[in-house]
Amino acid sequence: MLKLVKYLKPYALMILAAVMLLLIQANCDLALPDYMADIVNTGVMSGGIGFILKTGATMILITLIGTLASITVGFMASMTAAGVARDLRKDVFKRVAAFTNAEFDQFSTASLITRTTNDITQIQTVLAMMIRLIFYAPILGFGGIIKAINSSASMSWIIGIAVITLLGVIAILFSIVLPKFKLIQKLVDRLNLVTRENIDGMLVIRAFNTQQFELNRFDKANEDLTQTNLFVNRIMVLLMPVMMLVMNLVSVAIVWVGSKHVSSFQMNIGDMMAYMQYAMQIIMAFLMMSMMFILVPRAAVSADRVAEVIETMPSIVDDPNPDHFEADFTPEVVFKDVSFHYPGGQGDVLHQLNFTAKAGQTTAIIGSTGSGKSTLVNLIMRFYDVTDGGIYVGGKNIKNLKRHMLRDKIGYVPQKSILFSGTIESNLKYGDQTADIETVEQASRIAQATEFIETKEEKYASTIAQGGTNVSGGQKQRLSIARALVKNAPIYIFDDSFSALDVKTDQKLRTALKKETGDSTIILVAQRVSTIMYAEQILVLDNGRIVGKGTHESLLRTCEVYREIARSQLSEEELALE
Ligand SMILES: Nc1ncnc2c1ncn2[C@@H]1O[C@H](COP(=O)(O)OP(=O)(O)OP(=O)(O)O)[C@@H](O)[C@H]1O
Repeated sequence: MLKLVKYLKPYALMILAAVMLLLIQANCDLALPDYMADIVNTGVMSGGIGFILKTGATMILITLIGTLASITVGFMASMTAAGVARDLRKDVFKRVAAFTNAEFDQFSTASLITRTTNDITQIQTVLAMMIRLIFYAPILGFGGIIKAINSSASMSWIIGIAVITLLGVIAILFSIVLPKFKLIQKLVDRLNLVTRENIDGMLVIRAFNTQQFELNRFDKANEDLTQTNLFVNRIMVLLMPVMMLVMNLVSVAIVWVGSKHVSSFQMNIGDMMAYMQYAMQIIMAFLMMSMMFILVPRAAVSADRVAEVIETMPSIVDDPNPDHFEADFTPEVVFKDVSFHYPGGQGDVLHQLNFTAKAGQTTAIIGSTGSGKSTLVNLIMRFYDVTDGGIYVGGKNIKNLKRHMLRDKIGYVPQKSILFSGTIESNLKYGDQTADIETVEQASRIAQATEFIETKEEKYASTIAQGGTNVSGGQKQRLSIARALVKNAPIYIFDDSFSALDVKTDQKLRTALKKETGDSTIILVAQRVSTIMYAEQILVLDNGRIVGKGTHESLLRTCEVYREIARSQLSEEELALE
């Protein structure tokens, strides 16, 4: 919680002004019983209506000042809390945007969403309340005690017993409720996770008829959260009747003891009434303080969860003195003894890789599922850093380059095509907002996307729904390929990006690509031999090792793994032709 105190700094002046106003409000509240005592003791007893009216008017004025102060403080507290929440959200978002895949693996997406929304809202609510109570309650409580002792020290034991009783009750409730706060946030995470999975996987759920199973799973998460919330609220609800009971008992005790003092002329009636009000103020103050002690730990749980995100440094940070690409940069990609294991993973998934992807050539990577193809290309993007060896682009070790600078040189098409809500044009211009329509059209032509874009009524202005759900898998792939081509980058990485294309389109696309990309380095991951057989260099990956390197023809002769793959996909005639 303390880690987030720095977020209050920009609002220090506002908080100071609020504290001043709270002092005024507390003093106004503490002054009123004195005036009331005066009205009773002096005004009522002596029948001086003028005195009563004058004192009454003063009381109204004091009340107005107190109310005004209270409203202004409320306004300032809300502004400060909303501002802190906004700053926190911004910082969490900025940090999450800087996370590498390793940190995303560490926090679940659902938890990151809860932390950015629900947890920050908790902090905001409690902060607004704290600003209003943290100074007001102690001033009111201790001011009330001093005033009460001054007015009648002999009745202090009544207030003492009341405060001790209240604190005791609050301490018991507090110890029961506190452990549940952490649990509640975890249950919110769980509910988010189940909801997300259900919405994302709705088609699979329907296809497998598992609606009831998912409903039960959701119900369980929902019910767990409801029960825990109910438990906490039931306990907290006890506080009010206990407080009312204590207050009423205190009133009775004061009247009981006070009336004896009044009848023995040790105390005025007005003083007894003022004493009663002080007692109420003291009890209220202690109650407010206790509420804070209950709410603060709840916000502290949320604050810790938010701070955890903000304080998690991305595992990949740019070199403060980065290297730069030469002006006559050759877009060659070189792997030197590269090994890699996932953070927390068991053992290397890539072993001692050595190869050069030359400029103007296509380097294709083929291998069974899980052999490490995506991992290999993700290392070039620096989504993860190599654990051993080095990757060189244009002669520079990519660890010494700024990631922004490196990625600027790469047109990347991920294995899973992701489009953003907007239009076809906004998606294609995603990597280069300044691209003109000719470039966009040219890229679409190479990616074989023109055909379906042209059939659409609004062509490039056609809407793309969230997640690209209103285009087919193959169309989505073609659009992501075109998006990468619009960047006009010296290096292209296609991670299994042709898998949803039919063989004919796949071939047309590769031919156009070869013609248009000229001197660019192309790194192409594929499952289909027909997609890669014309590549200048083919790497055969098996269990994270390069077991074959060469052209299609040479590999057919020398590499058993490649021969197996080719045999399983090509006809005898096609193989014999080679
Ligand atoms: N985030 C991760 N954390 C831990 N291990 C991972 C992670 N991602 C992948 N792996 C493991 O690394 C190995 C290589 O995975 P990778 O995705 O690179 O294979 P691939 O050859 O691209 O497979 P496919 O053809 O199915 O896409 C696999 O054994 C996989 O289980």
